[in-house]
Amino acid sequence: MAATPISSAANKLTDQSPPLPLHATAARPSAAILSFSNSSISIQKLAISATSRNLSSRSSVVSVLKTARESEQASQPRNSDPEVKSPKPTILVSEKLGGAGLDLLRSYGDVECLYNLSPEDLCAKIGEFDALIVRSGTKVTRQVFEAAKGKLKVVGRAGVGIDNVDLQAATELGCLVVNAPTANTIAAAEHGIALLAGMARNVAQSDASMKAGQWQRNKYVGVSLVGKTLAIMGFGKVGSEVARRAKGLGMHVIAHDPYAPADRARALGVELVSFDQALSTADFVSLHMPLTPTTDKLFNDATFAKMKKGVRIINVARGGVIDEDALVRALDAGIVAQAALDVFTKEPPSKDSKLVQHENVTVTPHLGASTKEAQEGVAVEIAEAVVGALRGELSATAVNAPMVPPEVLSELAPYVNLAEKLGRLGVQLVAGGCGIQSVKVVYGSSRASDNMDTRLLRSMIVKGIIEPISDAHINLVNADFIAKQKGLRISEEKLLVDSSSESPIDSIQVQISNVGSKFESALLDNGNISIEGRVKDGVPHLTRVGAFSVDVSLEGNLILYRQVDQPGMIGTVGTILGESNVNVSFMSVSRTVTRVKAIVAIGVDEAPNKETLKKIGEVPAIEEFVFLDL
Ligand SMILES: NC(=O)C1=CN([C@@H]2O[C@H](COP(=O)(O)OP(=O)(O)OC[C@H]3O[C@@H](n4cnc5c(N)ncnc54)[C@H](O)[C@@H]3O)[C@@H](O)[C@H]2O)C=CC1
Ligand SMILES: O=C(O)C(=O)COP(=O)(O)O
Repeated sequence: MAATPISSAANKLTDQSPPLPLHATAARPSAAILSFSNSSISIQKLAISATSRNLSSRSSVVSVLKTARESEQASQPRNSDPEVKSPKPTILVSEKLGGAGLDLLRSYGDVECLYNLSPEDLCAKIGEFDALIVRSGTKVTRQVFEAAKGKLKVVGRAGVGIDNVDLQAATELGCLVVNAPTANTIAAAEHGIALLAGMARNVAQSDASMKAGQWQRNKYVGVSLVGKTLAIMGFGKVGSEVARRAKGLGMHVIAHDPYAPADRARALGVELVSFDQALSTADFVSLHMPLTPTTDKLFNDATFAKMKKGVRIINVARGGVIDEDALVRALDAGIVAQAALDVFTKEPPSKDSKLVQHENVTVTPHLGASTKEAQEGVAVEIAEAVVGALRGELSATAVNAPMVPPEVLSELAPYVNLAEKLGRLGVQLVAGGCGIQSVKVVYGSSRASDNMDTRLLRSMIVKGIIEPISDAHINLVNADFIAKQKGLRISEEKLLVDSSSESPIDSIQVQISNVGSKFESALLDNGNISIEGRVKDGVPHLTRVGAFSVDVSLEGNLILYRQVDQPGMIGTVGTILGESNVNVSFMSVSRTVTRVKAIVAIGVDEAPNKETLKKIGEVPAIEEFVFLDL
């Protein structure tokens, strides 16, 4: 059933039920507010309670991710006593973390350390926590994110590899994932070198043999490293540090990494080569790429067959990049002479794993990052990232959200608020029953550079458009995903404007295409609903509705109407509002033709009741009006 908008004078309010923010008729509470395209989730039947709840929770979105304290407050009764502090964020640490990191976490939130939780126990507990901190031993699956029921705001991976976290699920459900990408680099590189040297000289095997009472000097003759070719597969942080150390051992180092900058390789005296070239020339192959769908079992029967007979392999990256059965075959066939492995497809591997038991294989139980120094560093690095995220700051180590440098963020902060308000306002101008499919955003800017990062602002516009009419919680993490899922296309354009302003953005215009409006004056000639805003003294302002200039701050509630331009109108409307004790906070009158037409915007502190809105709609000179909750 379509909503009957209050957009024309002929369409007067008749209903006595309480006012609804989005469509003041309220005669049919289950009526459509807005629907998206066929393929998208229909939101026509959304409960009004969700709608009004979302509209009334006016979060000031200076922080782009809803903070833990904010959401605790939202879910609890308001407390007017300023002495009563909001509860601390709750943080679950599911694997051992360095003390300094724990101290930092405890200074900000309530920390619970629960190690060795089963997947079921983790799902049962997770709904109590705002943040979860894991290492590689905890699988943060879709089930975990779903069990969190929106409470979990951030997952901190105390380390580099995030293959144990379902990033897609995290993104869909708006949960930020951060990692600690730098603090264990050296530890991992040193472990790689330890395995390389230990393997070449049979340290582990001869140690075991001696402890078993033997003295086998002939059996454990090793190979030298100097002059040998080492292929680094994945020339990132760890790979580069392994390369640097291997050069010091006199090895000839080559590397394969499709994304590595050539100058970094050159600076270390490392030659970047193709995958096949690396495999066919290396005496030693050391793996340092992440586990991704592309690298999954990248080292398999076919790739081992391309290697030099007698090659030696080191893996401190991820077990999954090797097809372990194929490696056993290659070891048995003598293609691979030896392997030194810190990581396994399944951790811990089964006790009777042929690979682990193979006499030419040296193993360690995922110890790459396990030095005292690295663990303290990682703990602090992840604690800082998680606390920052819980505070609502953008993280420098976000894995599933754009990293916005602090200086860019501080410049954009006032526009973040404006962008969300324009989205909220725009959606309320859409006529009931219309589906939004396409939104165009035009950023007016005096800066010539065209590399403005608009994702932050775009996300907030999406948040403003979608949140009031759905149960989705939208933040920087999931905005693009949810917009796509709902069939909402957002196009962006930058317009170079002549402005002396120092700020990165002069104005933001939001145009909603191919929909009717409940306030026809908001339509441009091309049929698009159009609203434009600017930031003035740090406060978001609405500066244009359709083709009409207005100037009202975007705070609280707004009544927009088109009237015949005649004397006494301000008094008439003011009296109606005054009679129901509604306080006017500001007013802006924009005349198009004197004594013919004017657009009026009135800001009110309280939401007028339905009766009051009805009276305004019945003023004969008012041709159309709309009440908007910002
Ligand atoms: N065993 C352990 O305890 C530790 C393991 N690691 C693992 O080591 C790996 C690397 O870590 P970082 O160097 O810190 O990461 P990084 O992101 O700095 O480097 C990874 C490099 O792999 C490259 N790469 C991606 N796909 C590739 C492909 N198909 N072929 C070749 N190169 C490819 C990337 O371009 C990047 O340069 C990660 O998987 C990480 O989880 C890291 C620390 C400790
Ligand atoms: O940082 C990484 O990627 C690691 O593999 C280290 O894992 P861990 O934290 O020791 O379980």
